[in-house]
Amino acid sequence: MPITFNRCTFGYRRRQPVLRDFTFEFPAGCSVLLGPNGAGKSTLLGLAASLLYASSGSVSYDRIDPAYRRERSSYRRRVGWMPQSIRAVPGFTVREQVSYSGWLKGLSRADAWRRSVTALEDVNLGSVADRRASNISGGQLRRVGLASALIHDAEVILLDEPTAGLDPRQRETFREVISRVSERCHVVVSTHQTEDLTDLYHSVIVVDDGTVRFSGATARFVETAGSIEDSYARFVSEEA
Ligand SMILES: Nc1ncnc2c1ncn2[C@@H]1O[C@H](COP(=O)(O)OP(=O)(O)OP(=O)(O)O)[C@@H](O)[C@H]1O
Repeated sequence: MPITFNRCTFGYRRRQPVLRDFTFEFPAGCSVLLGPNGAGKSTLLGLAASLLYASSGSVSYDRIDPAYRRERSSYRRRVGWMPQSIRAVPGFTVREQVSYSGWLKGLSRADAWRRSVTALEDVNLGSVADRRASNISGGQLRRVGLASALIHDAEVILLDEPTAGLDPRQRETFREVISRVSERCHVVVSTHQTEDLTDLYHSVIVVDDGTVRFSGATARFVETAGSIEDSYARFVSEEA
């Protein structure tokens, strides 16, 4: 794929840098990004999604650097992002919300409307396309967020804690959708849930304190200490 961080330094206003001279490449395929609270997962995804910009160094995908305004829309078309919290747009149906998000990202109204059908089918929401977005479940609303990230046929999808707060059944549905989506694009998912990593993710990335503590194949990660939890504990200073 991959999205590359080249000697990036980034800090929030008047705060210590979260990343300092950070160099890393997201693995190809379906990866999970683990780390305790405040480790820098959302910041990494925000930089990778071109919502945040490094004060020095660069982030790029296929040599496109979104810090240059003229490259930004092309970058955002190819790299989709789903935020932690998805809100229903008042008065919109599910299809209108997904289509609106495509329009906001530069698709024509007609194209966004047309593509919203496939994007909703991709996330198993075809049957609720005409329902009000405010009348669907929290798990379904997350999938509306994923459909909105997919509407561009992005090559990379970045998902920030997509299953946080969902019940086990909704989590399983979301995992099935991610598994399907990952057959056609690279996926990076940040999560606190360390269970069942092996079925879905080819690679594990562990960050703590703005540093990558581990990046490699899921099987190699698990072998570190024999189980996901123990391996995780080897790489971070505290439990997530
Ligand atoms: N908008 C912000 N303004 C100031 N500091 C921030 C902001 N967002 C995050 N931080 C700080 O940056 C650091 C990294 O936070 P980040 O949200 O990237 O971590 P995280 O691993 O995603 O944590 P969590 O799992 O709790 O979401 C933390 O110290 C956090 O307090």
